[in-house]
Amino acid sequence: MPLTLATTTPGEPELFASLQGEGPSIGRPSTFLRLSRCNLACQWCDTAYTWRFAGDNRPHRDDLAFERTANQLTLPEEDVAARIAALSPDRLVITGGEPLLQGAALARLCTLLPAMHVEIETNGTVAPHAALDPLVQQFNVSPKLSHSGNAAELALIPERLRAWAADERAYFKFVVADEDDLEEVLELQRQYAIPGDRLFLMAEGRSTAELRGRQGWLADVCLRHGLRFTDRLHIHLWGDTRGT
Ligand SMILES: C[S@@+](CC[C@H](N)C(=O)[O-])C[C@H]1O[C@@H](n2cnc3c(N)ncnc32)[C@H](O)[C@@H]1O
Ligand SMILES: Nc1nc2[nH]cc(C(=O)O)c2c(=O)[nH]1
Ligand code: SF4
Ligand SMILES: [Mg+2]
Repeated sequence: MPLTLATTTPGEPELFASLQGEGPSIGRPSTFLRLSRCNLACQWCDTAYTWRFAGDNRPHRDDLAFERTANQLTLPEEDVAARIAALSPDRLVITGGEPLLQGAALARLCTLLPAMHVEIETNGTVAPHAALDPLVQQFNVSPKLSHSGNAAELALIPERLRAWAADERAYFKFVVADEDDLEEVLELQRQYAIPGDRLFLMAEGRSTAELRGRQGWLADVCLRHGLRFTDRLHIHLWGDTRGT
């Protein structure tokens, strides 16, 4: 079963070396693999080219629709594994789109890799495939609040949140824009007993100006509530650019 990847330009898979820009592994050199397709539709999603294809009229703030064939590429796991091994033998970040939608193919990919640290960026709505789960060292789980524009019952699946909260490998990374979002995060933290040490707040923004506009307030909030703060390093270094 092949993998469906995102592209940087038509025909070029989005598979690249970069510094992990967010969360507990921030600053670590890593190989990134970006998969196509998502089960949610966040209106501020910075990678809408992975899911918002022509004909998908769900709202997005840029109101863009992307051509599917130019933005997707299907490759066998063997090919993807060889490209990853050539880029970096140490750390792999798998993202998307929603990578856990392709769990069986990812499990096969991971069995073909040299021994390396594998972390997965996920919206937290999909259980990891049983064969994939033991091959992953870290899950960076970013549950979606009401400002994402997804229906609440799609964005937050209670049994999944309970499972992530109980999993020591899972770090929560909430995208926050304002005070209302913070109230939702604190309620989820209380409801699912998420330890502050595994809970990051990250400003919503796709530019340094947008991030800086929110980060002063967000830093105070983290101090007040004993939560972790994460920047989006790659935005400052390279902007909102595919393949970085
Ligand atoms: C594009 S998503 C892909 C993985 C998965 N679908 C998810 O949402 O976690 C990667 C990360 O970027 C975050 N993100 C997307 N758009 C953003 C924005 N405009 N501002 C801040 N973070 C954003 C997501 O919340 C997630 O943590
Ligand atoms: N450098 C860099 N770090 C990242 N961490 C999470 C990312 C993502 O899009 O999931 C990401 C990304 O796109 N680039
Ligand atoms: S869940 Fe992730 S990839 Fe999907 S729309 Fe939201 S931010 Fe984008
Ligand atoms: Mg990103």
